[in-house]
Amino acid sequence: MTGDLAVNVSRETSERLASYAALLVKWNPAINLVSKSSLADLQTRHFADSAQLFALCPPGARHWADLGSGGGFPGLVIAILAAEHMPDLTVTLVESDARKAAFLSTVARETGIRAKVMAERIESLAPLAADVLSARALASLPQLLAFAERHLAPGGHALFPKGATHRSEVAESLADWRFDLREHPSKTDPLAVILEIEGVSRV
Ligand SMILES: C[S@@+](CC[C@H](N)C(=O)[O-])C[C@H]1O[C@@H](n2cnc3c(N)ncnc32)[C@H](O)[C@@H]1O
Repeated sequence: MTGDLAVNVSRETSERLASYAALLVKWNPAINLVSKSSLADLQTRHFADSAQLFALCPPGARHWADLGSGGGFPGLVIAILAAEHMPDLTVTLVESDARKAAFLSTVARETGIRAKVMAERIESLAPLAADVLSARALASLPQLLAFAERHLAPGGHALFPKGATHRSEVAESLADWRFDLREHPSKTDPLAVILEIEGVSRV
């Protein structure tokens, strides 16, 4: 599992990603980690889509937090890539569904990577002080900005993959929030972008 990941990976990392994919396929019928239709295209729809965020990690980041990790996208892919490329990066995965959180812990254990799984609701967490905050398919941008305000360390970056609605979500957010925005085109979906956001504050 090395094609189109936007990052060069060693054989060990490739084997970890393959083990993760095998566990996902095994657990998916019981706990619906990803849509059944996307299983046929796991590599692009989930692995490459997640790995492109790792390429945007600011150098020197120490703590990456992924909110609403579900089956581990992007957070678990980030943790596996970090084990090879950024071994000092701590990765926290927040997932309130206990069965999905158990899956995340199982993959971390079986692949031998470090990831801190928090089986809690985001709203009940103490501030995470993350250098990088990610969330895919979790909430609208105004809600994500509220999470970013609470959980990013000063100077931290949020990376939010968004689909075709991103322009209207940004416009809606500007009523209540100030932030610096860079838009990165998605490498896996021509209609999608990754919103890189810094300096979040309320209007
Ligand atoms: C649509 S899924 C997306 C999962 C994954 N990020 C992905 O893109 O494949 C959203 C996930 O967020 C979790 N979630 C939703 N609201 C949450 C909350 N308030 N706190 C923690 N997890 C939450 C859900 O249990 C679900 O697994």
